[in-house]
Amino acid sequence: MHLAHLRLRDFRNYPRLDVDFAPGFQVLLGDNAQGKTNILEAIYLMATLRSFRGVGGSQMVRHGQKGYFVGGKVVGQGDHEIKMYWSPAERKLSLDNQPIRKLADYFGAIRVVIFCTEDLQLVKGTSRARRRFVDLLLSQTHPTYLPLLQRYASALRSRNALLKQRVQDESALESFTAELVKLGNDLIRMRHELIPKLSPLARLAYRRISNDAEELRLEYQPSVKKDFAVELAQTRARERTYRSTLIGPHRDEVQLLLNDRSAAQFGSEGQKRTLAIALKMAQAEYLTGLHGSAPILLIDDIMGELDAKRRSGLLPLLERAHHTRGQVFMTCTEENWPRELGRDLHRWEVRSGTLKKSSAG
Ligand SMILES: Nc1ncnc2c1ncn2[C@@H]1O[C@H](COP(=O)(O)OP(=O)(O)OP(=O)(O)O)[C@@H](O)[C@H]1O
Repeated sequence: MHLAHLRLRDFRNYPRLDVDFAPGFQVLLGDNAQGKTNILEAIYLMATLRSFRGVGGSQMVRHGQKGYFVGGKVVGQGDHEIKMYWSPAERKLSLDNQPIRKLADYFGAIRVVIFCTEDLQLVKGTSRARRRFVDLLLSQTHPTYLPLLQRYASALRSRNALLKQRVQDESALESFTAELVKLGNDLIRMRHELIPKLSPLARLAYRRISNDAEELRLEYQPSVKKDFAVELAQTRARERTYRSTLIGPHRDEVQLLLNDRSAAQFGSEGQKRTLAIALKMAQAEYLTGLHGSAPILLIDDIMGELDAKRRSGLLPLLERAHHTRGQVFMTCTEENWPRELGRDLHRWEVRSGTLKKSSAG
């Protein structure tokens, strides 16, 4: 799978951009604050409908403009044309010129994995960061997952709103409880299935890039132990005190363990960094195994941060993406781009919101 064309209008510091990309390595070179990461953000946005920087739409609209447009042509098992427009008043998303009504029809048109400094939050951050990681991966692989998650979130919001009322409407509460349990059980089941498949891939990736012999393991710790309906009923007294739903998939945890000890609590800074990259490598491997083609890899600024061992551990993944006619976008400054990747790459010069093929490529 590769992105053959990218079109931006009033996105971040790009007034307009139309650029064709070949498969293979795309190295985006430029000084700080020129717009390298903004390109990765636009590609990630097409794939996930979110910014990996965790910001909303308005921040991505070029200063002083009404809305942004991001579009692209993806060449994979089938060719796809994606168009998205966002303004505070209007959102449009189309795939092959058909407006998207159900997100399940959209996800999978373009699959990406991003490697960025924010990944460290997967290890250091709260359980929410890890749930998001798992949710994204399940959305990328199961068309039904995201709509299910959205319905669960909506049932949860309604239920919490009811719990906050002074006089509680018991029959409404009962119907949202039933809805929550039904949807929640499906989410739990899908998460249960995923983690044992992901864990060995992450262990292997960790081994490849780490200097130590620690064993990485991922363990799914659902907040519901056995029976969601029964356990939810058991929390009713506490729910009255806290006025919110205290158990369910929204409280799940994915423990990251090094030699059976919590990496967040006992891992060194270096181990945490390695672990974050290993999780992303596992995501890429999982997607490749399932779909038979590599996702587009977006690598933001991390190559310069890695020592030689970890860089060389990551290289096979990049090379495989390259050889299977996948695509890698990598942002670098002139000083830190990974020359060991060889001559077979496309160099782009990024300068204040413009992209130019570099002749030295
Ligand atoms: N909404 C916006 N409208 C216009 N310009 C913006 C907007 N948001 C960010 N920018 C500009 O985009 C530039 C930052 O781009 P980007 O984050 O892609 O930098 P970069 O080239 O990756 O740099 P670094 O190497 O420092 O990460 C800055 O000049 C910033 O002012």
